[in-house]
Amino acid sequence: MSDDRTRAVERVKDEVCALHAELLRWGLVAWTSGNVSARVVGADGADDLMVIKPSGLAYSELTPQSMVVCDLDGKVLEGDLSPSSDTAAHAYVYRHRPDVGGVVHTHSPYATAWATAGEAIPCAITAMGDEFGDDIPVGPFALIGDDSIGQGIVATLDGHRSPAVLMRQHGVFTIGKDAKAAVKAAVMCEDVARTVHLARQLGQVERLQQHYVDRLYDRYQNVYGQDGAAAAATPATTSEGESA
Ligand SMILES: O=C(CO)[C@@H](O)[C@@H](O)COP(=O)(O)O
Repeated sequence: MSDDRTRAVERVKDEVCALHAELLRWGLVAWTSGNVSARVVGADGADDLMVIKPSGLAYSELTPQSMVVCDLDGKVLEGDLSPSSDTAAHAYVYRHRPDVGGVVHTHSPYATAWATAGEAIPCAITAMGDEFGDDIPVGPFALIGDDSIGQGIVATLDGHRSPAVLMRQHGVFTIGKDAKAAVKAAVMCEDVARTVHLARQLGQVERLQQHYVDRLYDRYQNVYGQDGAAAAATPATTSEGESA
């Protein structure tokens, strides 16, 4: 492995290990459940790799050195520990979704309750329009350990704006351009799952009209926050450099 590749893998190990602490911090996992992985993009024609959590280790025991490096068929290339039991699922997503840089799995309680009921979370609040741009869909029940879960994730999210899928009677899988984005999606998925559940205890919950959802999603994805605000504040200029 080239020195650059080695440095990239070590950096991603640090990132993936640190992101597991976020699953605990936001109450998304219990005991050893849940896992985070990230893609390491191959350079100069090298194949992409993935870094994933070792299976069954307590979160308090996770270190960057304990992270496992696999190829995108799930074969272990580096690491002394067995990779997550969801390695096949994560690898399948990376093979079939080249745009995805990070995958997260949780058993967060409210979202997993919706998954257990087999019901999509309706896009009923602005925060769902912002982050998901639609309902959060339900994927099929699938056993662990082969491509079944990965197939369910990819098929359910195909053509869908949501970065989260509720795998029926199992839990949450999220994707992102990188592992941090996938963790954010998992945090927001649990947040909105709880809010919409509570709203339904108070009365009728209506889905937002799609044109509002589209506008919320566009604002949040393209304008919200510092980068977006800076871009919005920068007057557009014509090709001649004049203010548009
Ligand atoms: O739900 C499952 C498998 O999908 C759990 O076993 C999973 O959350 C944790 O497994 P790992 O410790 O990552 O092997």
